[in-house]
Amino acid sequence: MARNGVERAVDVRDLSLTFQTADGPVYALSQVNLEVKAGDFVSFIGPSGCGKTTLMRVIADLEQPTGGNITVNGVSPQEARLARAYGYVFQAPALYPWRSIERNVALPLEIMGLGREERRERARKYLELVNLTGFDKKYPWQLSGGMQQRASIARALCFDPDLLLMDEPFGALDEIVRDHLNEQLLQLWDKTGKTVVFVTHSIPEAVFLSTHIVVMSPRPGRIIDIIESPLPRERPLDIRESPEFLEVAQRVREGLRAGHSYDE
Ligand SMILES: Nc1ncnc2c1ncn2[C@@H]1O[C@H](COP(=O)(O)OP(=O)(O)OP(=O)(O)O)[C@@H](O)[C@H]1O
Repeated sequence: MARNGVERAVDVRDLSLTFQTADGPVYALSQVNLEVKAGDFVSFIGPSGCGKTTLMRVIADLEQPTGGNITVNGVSPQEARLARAYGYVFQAPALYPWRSIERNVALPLEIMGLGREERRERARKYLELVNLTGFDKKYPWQLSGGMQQRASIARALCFDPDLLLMDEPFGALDEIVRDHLNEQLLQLWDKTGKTVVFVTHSIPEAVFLSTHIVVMSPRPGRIIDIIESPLPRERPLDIRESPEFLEVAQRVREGLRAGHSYDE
């Protein structure tokens, strides 16, 4: 259960979003219904352009729906944003090159007006959580891509939000680094009890990480299937060879096929 006692971290009802463009309307989301419970790890998977990022941006109050309702932590996305209910991790780490890792991680705290000592203490705490102890004085360019992305996760967590929104955070990394980060992310999720909403193109990544996998159709993005994972919370990488894992991956593939994601 979330700190504020709200059990539903995200509640989406009949949500639609149409972008008005010079070339006419773009129907990005249509009749989306979704419940994310506090503590869940939910992944959105679907073909390119199906609205995964748009749905995430609606949760984050960065896009306004044109129909339906949504609450985040029991309140409107705007109220949730103002209450700093979520941290957002983008595909690129987006760290400032002239700031040390510690000062990048502490940037949201600086904006919040926290004092220098507290900022330093919190930045160190979250750097430890993402296994970057000792790198606080380094600059982004001195870190590998995977380490930079871990620093950006620390930045998203440093003000202790209930919800972590992650938009293809590991999409640009090679598979070996990605495997490692996936394992570390699961450990972090387990340790912190955060609710995670995660966007990915990768079926194995979605199945490995998630308690619930939301399969989306090509535009206008609709939900084809929501799969509750039978896998235990603790997941070593070799769970990917287990029959249960392969069964879930197969169901994701079937959902994508039913939604015509593979048609060209
Ligand atoms: N501001 C905007 N104005 C007009 N169309 C937009 C806007 N933002 C997104 N779109 C369109 O809405 C659709 C959904 O985009 P979105 O980025 O949510 O897809 P996605 O599933 O995240 O794609 P990808 O996996 O490639 O990142 C796309 O067709 C996109 O071109």
